[in-house]
Amino acid sequence: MSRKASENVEYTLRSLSNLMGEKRRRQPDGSAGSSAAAAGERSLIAAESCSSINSQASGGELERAARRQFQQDETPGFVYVLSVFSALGGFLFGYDTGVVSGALLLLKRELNLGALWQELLVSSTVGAAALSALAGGVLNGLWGRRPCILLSSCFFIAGAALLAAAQDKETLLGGRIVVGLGIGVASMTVPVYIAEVAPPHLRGRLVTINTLFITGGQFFASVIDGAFSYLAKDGWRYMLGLSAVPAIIQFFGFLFLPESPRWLIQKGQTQKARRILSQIRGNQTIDEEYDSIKNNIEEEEKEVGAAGPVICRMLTYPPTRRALIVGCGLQMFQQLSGINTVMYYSATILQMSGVQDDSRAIWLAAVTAFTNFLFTLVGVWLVEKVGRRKLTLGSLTGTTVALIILALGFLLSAQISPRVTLNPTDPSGQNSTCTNYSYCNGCMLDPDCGLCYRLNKSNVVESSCVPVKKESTMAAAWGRCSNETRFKREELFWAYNFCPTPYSWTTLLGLILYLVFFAPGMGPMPWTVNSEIHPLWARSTGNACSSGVNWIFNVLVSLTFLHTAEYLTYYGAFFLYAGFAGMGLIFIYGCLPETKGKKLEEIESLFENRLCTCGISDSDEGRYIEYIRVKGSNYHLSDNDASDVE
Ligand SMILES: O[C@H]1[C@H](O)[C@@H](O)[C@H](O)[C@@H](O)[C@H]1O
Repeated sequence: MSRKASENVEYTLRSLSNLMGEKRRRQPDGSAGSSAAAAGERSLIAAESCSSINSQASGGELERAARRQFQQDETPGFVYVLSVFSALGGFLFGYDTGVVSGALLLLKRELNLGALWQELLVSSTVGAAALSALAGGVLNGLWGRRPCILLSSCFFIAGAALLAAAQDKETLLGGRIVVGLGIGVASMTVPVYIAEVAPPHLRGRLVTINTLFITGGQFFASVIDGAFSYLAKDGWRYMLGLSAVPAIIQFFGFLFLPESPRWLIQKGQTQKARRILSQIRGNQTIDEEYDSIKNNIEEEEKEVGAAGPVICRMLTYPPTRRALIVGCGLQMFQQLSGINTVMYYSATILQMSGVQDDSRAIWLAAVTAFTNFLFTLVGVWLVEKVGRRKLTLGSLTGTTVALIILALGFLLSAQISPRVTLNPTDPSGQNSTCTNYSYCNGCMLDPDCGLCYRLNKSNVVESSCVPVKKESTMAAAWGRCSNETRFKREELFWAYNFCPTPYSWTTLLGLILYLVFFAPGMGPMPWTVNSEIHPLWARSTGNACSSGVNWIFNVLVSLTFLHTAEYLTYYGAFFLYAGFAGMGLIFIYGCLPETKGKKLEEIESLFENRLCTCGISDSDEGRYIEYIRVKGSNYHLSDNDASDVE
């Protein structure tokens, strides 16, 4: 146990025995509790659950009284207001990354965009987000959290305006880069800000709400995509420009919202920090929290020294180095588990499973995004109940199994891939590689080709592999499947990117399981854990690095997916992601400590031991110490019990 933690125990046990003595002394008239409260006495009670405190009966009574008292002390609504306003940054992150796919469908027709420009408009945002997340660390340290959130909303507003008014593709590219800069700064600042203003027992839940807003933004974007897809002219302007609305709300909201008190204390603005701390803690005494933050900063400065760039100090000081590895590792494995590929690929997976109507694809993507959102909500509910570690481990285990099922689904469909039975010739006389494939599997892996076929009961007959239309993947470039309305009337089917098989339900099952398991844990926990594992002096830089890693792996995985699928086939690609997820599981099992209910200032001590011994601390769980606030003091809830007292 760290020195600080043991001091806490000593202090709180002393408070307990004082209080019990007080109680015994005053018991005859039964006025102990009320007179203490009337005198405004604020104190901490610690109850060591398996300790040998003799007077267990009165201890239990006291504990119950303290618990009742604690339940009456509500967390001030102001903390929720701060969290929701900052989580608008998460909403914009989700909206702007999600909306582009629908906008591109319209843009590529209107501005005649080729594949390269489409690629550029998608990946420029993610690339800019990676860079600005890294730079955001320096800005957060220098300016504070609030100016960074204001800066990100300015980027979002300017980007949305540029995009909505764009007359050419170059302006569009500029707008997407500006939006990316906003996403990067927001993605690293918002979780830190929420973690710093939240009380310990609600911190996990409030930071996880940010990811709920991310997935909510993605879902909202897909609905907007669906709604405006019918507006062939200028529909994309509304899709891309609408994000200005939440950005403006956030900007004006934050003009009136305060800076993080932790950052202010670090910068020596102690009066202001105290004022804000009392504002966000309502009627609770802030002395202990304030002292603990201040002492912690002073101790850290003594231990680590204040000279040299933060990243060098982090790398040379073992606890922060370990925390950095854990944080970046979590973000890397989040992306390597293929979330964005699965989301991107969901429409095809659903089509494979028998949904033949192409116009529904966009709405199907909305269903996927909604599932992701819904199960992130489960994460918000679970995070303070089961803790970060168990939630992440459970989620990644399920995700790995789901990826294996997805891969098996693709494997089955490749194994029983239908034969190509017809070989029509290109009317223009050109030689197409498509007509050389003898099985659907080869045809589906070639991005230029698709399968045109008829169904006899559930068997594929009269199939041919032909080039896909350049403007839309919904039909063939020539032949029987080149006119959508005609081929549907003639009961022909067109499969692009997939092969019709009776086992496609396996991939559908894999997709559903994937989202159900990924969304509550692996989606939000990397952000939540990163916001709490770094000490104050290293928090901005630590979060900048881990968010940067998230964005870099996001680009890598999405840019390489199609090539990976071409070289390794689809099932190979999903087995590869399952392999990464399996490695992530080992990493998390060994290295991720439980941070639930701990004060931000205590978390550093979890990284004092060698890396990958964190799992061992689990065994301490049976012997927990519980701090319960009696009227207004700062408190520290036990790991096991936070849910009981909310
Ligand atoms: O946590 C989020 C969330 O899971 C999103 O759905 C995903 O698109 C992001 O890449 C991820 O960072």
